[in-house]
Formats: sequence, structure tokens, C-alpha cells
Amino acid sequence: MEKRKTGKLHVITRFLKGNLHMFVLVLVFSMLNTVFNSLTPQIVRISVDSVIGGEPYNLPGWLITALNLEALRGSGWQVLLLAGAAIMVTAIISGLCNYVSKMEMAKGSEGFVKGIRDQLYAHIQKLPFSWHVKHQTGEIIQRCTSDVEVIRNFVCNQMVEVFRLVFLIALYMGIMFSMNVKITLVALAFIPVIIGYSGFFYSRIAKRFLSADEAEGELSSTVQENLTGVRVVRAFGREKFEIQRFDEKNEKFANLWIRLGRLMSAYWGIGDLITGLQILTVICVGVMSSVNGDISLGEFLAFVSYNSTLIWPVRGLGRILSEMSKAGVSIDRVAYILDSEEEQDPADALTPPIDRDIKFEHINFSYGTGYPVLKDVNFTIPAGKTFAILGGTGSGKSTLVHLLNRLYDLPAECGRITIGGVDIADMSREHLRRNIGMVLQEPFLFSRGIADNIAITREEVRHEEIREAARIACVDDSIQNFHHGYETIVGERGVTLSGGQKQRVAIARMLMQKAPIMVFDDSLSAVDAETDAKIREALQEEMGKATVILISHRITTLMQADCILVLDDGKVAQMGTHQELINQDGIYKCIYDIQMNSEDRKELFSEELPESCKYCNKAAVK
Ligand SMILES: Nc1ncnc2c1ncn2[C@@H]1O[C@H](COP(=O)(O)OP(=O)(O)OP(=O)(O)O)[C@@H](O)[C@H]1O
Repeated sequence: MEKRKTGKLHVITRFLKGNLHMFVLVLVFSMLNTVFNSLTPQIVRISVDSVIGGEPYNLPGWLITALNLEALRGSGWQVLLLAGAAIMVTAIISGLCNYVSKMEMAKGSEGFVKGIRDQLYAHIQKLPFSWHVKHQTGEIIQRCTSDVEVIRNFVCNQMVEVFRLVFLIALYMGIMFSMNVKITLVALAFIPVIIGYSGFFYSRIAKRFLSADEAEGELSSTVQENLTGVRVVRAFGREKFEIQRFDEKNEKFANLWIRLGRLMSAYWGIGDLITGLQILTVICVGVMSSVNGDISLGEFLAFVSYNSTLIWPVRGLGRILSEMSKAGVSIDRVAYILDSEEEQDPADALTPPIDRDIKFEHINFSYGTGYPVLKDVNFTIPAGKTFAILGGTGSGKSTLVHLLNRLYDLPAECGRITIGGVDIADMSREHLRRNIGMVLQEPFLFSRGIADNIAITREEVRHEEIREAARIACVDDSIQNFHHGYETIVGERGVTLSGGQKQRVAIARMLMQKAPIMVFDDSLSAVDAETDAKIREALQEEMGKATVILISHRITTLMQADCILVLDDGKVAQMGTHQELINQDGIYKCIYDIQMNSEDRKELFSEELPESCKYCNKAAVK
């Protein structure tokens, strides 16, 4: 499959859609907050120089006149009161700006992350079945949770912070240059060093974060698999092995995070050292300039204040740049899902009637492993007939129905499947799947009420219809016996159904679909022979004109079919009615001899069982 690759910026702009105005508001108000904060050192400068300095009100003449400051000259207390009031006003305004920016950020951030989750979930729903088979559930969940959180943090905190810090650095540098060029140049000389060491750490942190993140995915998958297969674990007494396996993955995960933490600590430690040196140098040069009379005392204090405020944002910028590497990895991991191609029907996809003959024409198929699963398979299923497929394990029976409802697409050169003469590759998948009812080999029921599970294929449905379907599937009595009847919750949060009950609920669910093609993929394997017969009898009337495809290992399930196809290692070995097939030497007769005991045969066909099957020499069941 040809893969697109979406750039990081494109992914972010795509997610920002609809929330951009909030982020603009956040930026504007956080910049205003920065501007008002930058006024405080100026107020300190003016106050200090006015009260104890030799040059009161080091301000433009028009401002002195406008604020009538000449009148206060000489009065220290009044200057301090005025300075206090000015600091209060700027603090209140800057606090308000901060409040608005944080509030908008909270709204924008939630909208942003909700948008990502919605897009991912909707996209995953449309990804082909083959994609899901190839990817571990735990890892997909991790990409949709932890990675999305990293992206949220990056866009909503770090990216906004980068804009704010760049603005702050430019503003403070401008103010510092306007006060004293020499000390500003000394202060700025350290900035390339800080940015340089951040860059050095940036790529290393990215690599370690990627390994740690992958280890987290593996750990989640292990837990998820263990919980899903809890029955197998208990049944085979594999708890110790599972704990050991988890321990190994957990240790690997912890070690990778410790290595990452070590690198981050080195990054912070070196950063503190460089910052300390920078502040020390600026103070030394500032003190000397002040003693030499190049700057006033107030200017020196303001300068030190600006420098201390400036150096943290510069470091912050370095930190954010290094953390961006983490976000880069997470964006790529989420983009990988979004770049995976959805199943999409062309606009002119056909929606022909489905109650027609189904033809498999020279089908050759492999799952991309190089091992051919189906080899030149060629047969027709007449409309309205019951068609059975028998074959050994792994002979390709389920693959045939996976291809029929396009869970896997058949490559153009590998034959074609038609319904009523129309190639299913030209049909709308939704139309096709809506018209092919499937009961899968291992039916999956959702963690909801039984009635909801049965009615899943229909929008509006009467309770009586649900019960009728359950009656035909011979599961109504069992459901009625549950304490909450049809409202009983199935699975993790409720009652665990037996394998046979699950299969029968799945049959009832399929019957509700009222599809013209019904596929039973070994879906009666978990029920006893008697119930199997009862269900088939009840289904016989219900199926009406539907085409039925019956896959089974059990001869009694298949023998009433209009036609039986025997698959052997991906090839059509035999085809015909039960009577025709038992009259031939071949696999069918062999299986028949092995499966049927003499009592059954006497009862069904009034014939005696041979001692052993002459086709494969296996002893017949007595
Ligand atoms: N998603 C897949 N990727 C790779 N190989 C697969 C996949 N699904 C099935 N196979 C392989 O294809 C072959 C046919 O599988 P299929 O499920 O069609 O057999 P089957 O006849 O239905 O077997 P069973 O009676 O045991 O269900 C097997 O060898 C199986 O290992």
C-alpha cells in the first residue's frame, strides 16, 4: 500500500482547525502580560534614581510634565507612594491578562485534544481489517492516549510558550540595549552557548524518548494481551511465566526512562552552571560600570532584574526545544495512524442487487507472507441455495468468506469474485457488507446488554423481533434464565456467556440483519450436535430465499446442503451433493467415515460402518 507522509506542521495545523482563534487570544494576552511585567523594573529604576540617585525622573520631558512630576521633586515618600501605586496597577493589569490567557488556554487545549481523539477514532474505524491485524491493540491505544497527551502539552503549553518567550526576549533585549549596549552585549554573549548545548541534547533526548515510548507500547500490549487471555493463563497455570514476562518488559521500560532521566538531569545541571556564570558576569560588569558612572544605580538594578528575567526564558526556550523532540516523536506516531489509508469506495461504486449467483473465478491469494493460501479456486454458489464448505484446518475456508465481504481486497491479477456478474471490487463495501450477514468463527460480543448485542445491525427494532431471532438461534431460553434477561450485560462488566451461548447470540444478531447472503463460519462448533440440528431446522424456515454459505468441520451440519465444496490446502478437491461425495473415494468420504459412528449411520442411512477409512487408513469412530 502506497503510504502518504504528513509533515509535523501539517498535522498540527490540521488539529488546530476550529480552535485557532482561542490560541490567538492566548498569545495576545500573554504578550500583554509580558509588556506589563516589563514595566516594573522601570518603575524601580525611576524610584531609586529619584529618591537616592542624582538624576530624578530619568524620563522624557513630556512625560514628566504630563504626570506633573516636577511638583514631587524632593519628596521621597510621595515618589515611593507613586511608585507603589504604579506597580500595583501594572500588577493588576498583568494579572488580568494572565487570567484571560490561561482561561482561553484551558478552553483551547480541551477543544484541541478532543479534536485529535475524535479524528483518530473516526479514522481507525475506517482502516482496513488487514491494518488492524498487523498492529497491536496496546500500541494503538498508547498512540491515542499518551502520544496525544504529549502533543497537547507541546501545542498548548510549549508552542504558546515559545511565542511568548521569543516576544519576551526581543522586548527585554530591546529595553536592555536602550539602557546600555556594552552590558547587554556581555549578557547576550552567553545566549548562543545556551542554545548550542540545548541543540546538542535535543537529538539525543529524542532518540531516548522514542525507545522509552516504544517500550511503553510493548508494556501496554503485554498487559492487554494478558488480561484478554486471562482464561488461557489460568487454565495452563502460566501466571509465573506471565509475571516474569511482564517483569522483563517493565524492567526494560524503567531502565529506558532512567537513561532518559539521566540525560535530562545532565541537561538541567549544565544549564544551571551556564546561567549562574552569565548572571555573575553581568553583575560584575554592571557593578564596574555603575562605579565608573556609566550607568546610574537605578539603571543597574533594572538591568540586573531584566537580565535575570531574560535568562530563564532563554533557558526555557532551550528546554522547550529539547522537549519538542519528544513531541516530534509523538506527532510522527499519531501521523502514522492518520497516514494509513482508509478503506474508501470510489464515488461511482456500484450497489447492485446481492441476491444473485456468487462466482469465485480462478482465485489465487496469499496474505502477503509469500505462502499461497488459495490456489486457482473456481466455483459458483447459486442464488438461494445452501452451499457448504468443508476442509482441513488452514485449508482456506475462512479466507474465502473474508474475500467475499472484502475484509481483504483481492488484487486485480488474482482472479475475481462476482455477484450477479458484477465484480465485488466495483461495489460499495458498505452495500456489500450490509447484505452479507456473517457469524464468525470466534464471535465477539460487546460489553453491553444481550438485547443491544442482538439488535446491533438495526436502528429501530421491536423487542419481539429480538426474541424471535434468539428463539430461532435456540438461545431464548438461556437468556430468559439470566437474572436480568435480555438486559443482562455481557463480558467484562457482566455475565460471561459460554462459547455455545455466544455463538447462538451471534447467530441471532446476524438473523436481525435479514441479509440475502448468510455466512456461518464454523459458527455451530461450540454447540452440541442436538442443538446444532435444532438450530439448522429453525434456520431452514427463516432463511427463506437467502443464499447460505455454511463452513463446518462437522458432516452432519453440512450434509443437507445443496452443494458441498471440499477444500484441500487451498485447492478445490471435490464438489457435489452429500450423496455424490460419499460415493466417491476422497477426503469427504474419509471424513465421513471418521466422524460418523455406526449408530448414527444406521439411523441416518441404514448402513454399516467399515472398519477403517480406505482413503487415509484412519480408524472409523465406533
Ligand atoms: N491475517 C492473516 N495473515 C497471514 N496468514 C493468515 C491470515 N489469516 C489466515 N492466514 C493463514 O491462511 C491460511 C488459511 O487460513 P483460514 O483461516 O482461511 O483457514 P480455515 O480453513 O478457515 O481454517 P480453520 O478451519 O482452522 O478455521 C492458514 O495457513 C492461516 O495461517
